[in-house]
Amino acid sequence: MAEVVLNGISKSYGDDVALDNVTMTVPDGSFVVLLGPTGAGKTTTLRMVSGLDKPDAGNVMIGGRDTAGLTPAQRDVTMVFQQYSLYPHLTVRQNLEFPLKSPILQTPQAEINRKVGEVAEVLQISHKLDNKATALSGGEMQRVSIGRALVRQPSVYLMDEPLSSLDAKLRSDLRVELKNIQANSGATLLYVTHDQIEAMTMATHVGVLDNGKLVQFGTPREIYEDPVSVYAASRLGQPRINVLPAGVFGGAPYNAQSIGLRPEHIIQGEGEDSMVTRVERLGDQTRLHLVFKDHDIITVTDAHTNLNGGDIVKIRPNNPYYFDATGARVA
Ligand SMILES: Nc1ncnc2c1ncn2[C@@H]1O[C@H](COP(=O)(O)OP(=O)(O)OP(=O)(O)O)[C@@H](O)[C@H]1O
Repeated sequence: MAEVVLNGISKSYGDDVALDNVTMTVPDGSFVVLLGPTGAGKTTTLRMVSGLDKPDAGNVMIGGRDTAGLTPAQRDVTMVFQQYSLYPHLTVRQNLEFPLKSPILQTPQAEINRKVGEVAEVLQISHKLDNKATALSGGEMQRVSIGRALVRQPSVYLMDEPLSSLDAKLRSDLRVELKNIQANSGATLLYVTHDQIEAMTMATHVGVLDNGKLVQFGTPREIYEDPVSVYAASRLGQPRINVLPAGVFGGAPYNAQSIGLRPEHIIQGEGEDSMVTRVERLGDQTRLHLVFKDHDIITVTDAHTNLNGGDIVKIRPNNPYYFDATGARVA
């Protein structure tokens, strides 16, 4: 396994700046999740590491080796795409065996059988091993393509929203499995997702990309508890952080333009009146929708709450965040 270092990577497609001077270290054995909305540069980052595409400036080091000019195979990286890529005329077993059958690896058949069996079990596709790849559902095909990556032990796994096509139950099973595989094998993973639960549960580190710039890199807790900007703060947390004009509760720093309130920053039962517009019971969380001085706020409350729409609840902020006019955190 290996550390990956991106040094000042920039990449444009025509006038479109996909990456702007990104410097980031993916530590050996870490699970790094890249977060950001569509177009932030997440996939482009993976393509730079994989060697599928070349940076305009900067370099990528894998395991201390400059990768300039190296093919994806020479870099010893394995990539899993959002959309499955299988050999349709082969069975599931043959698809899974394929990466191990390379003449360079010379893997003994018994070892191939063991590895394929193990991966099929983890991905819950053992019963489909002899099916043609075309006779699978979309979610099954995606599991096989993840499996094709997992049978190998490359220096680095690169995964681009590999779970996004799966149903909720399978997604949560595979979150746990991928995390276990990474933790037990010491693999280095660079992983792209829109799904903040994946980021919070699997990542050892999160990189937040904004318009091709890496704006924060840290543990999921650091990004959640100590965001550098309103943009970074908005990437994690459900319900999303509430952003209101800074002075709405009084006591804001002079340079603050907005106040950011996560549910834990809102004390209920003290302070000023707000009105309940809706109580939303999600099972694992009960959300309270409030209107405070014409501003909507969503927070969480006790599962056994007796509150209803139209009720009045007092609220006050407790250690909120403040951001300046550019969105940068000032307190
Ligand atoms: N092959 C390409 N040709 C032209 N423009 C591209 C190409 N690849 C990426 N871009 C542009 O570069 C920017 C970053 O794209 P990228 O795919 O890295 O974003 P992303 O964060 O992965 O988004 P998504 O979540 O939608 O996959 C976008 O503006 C995109 O339109």
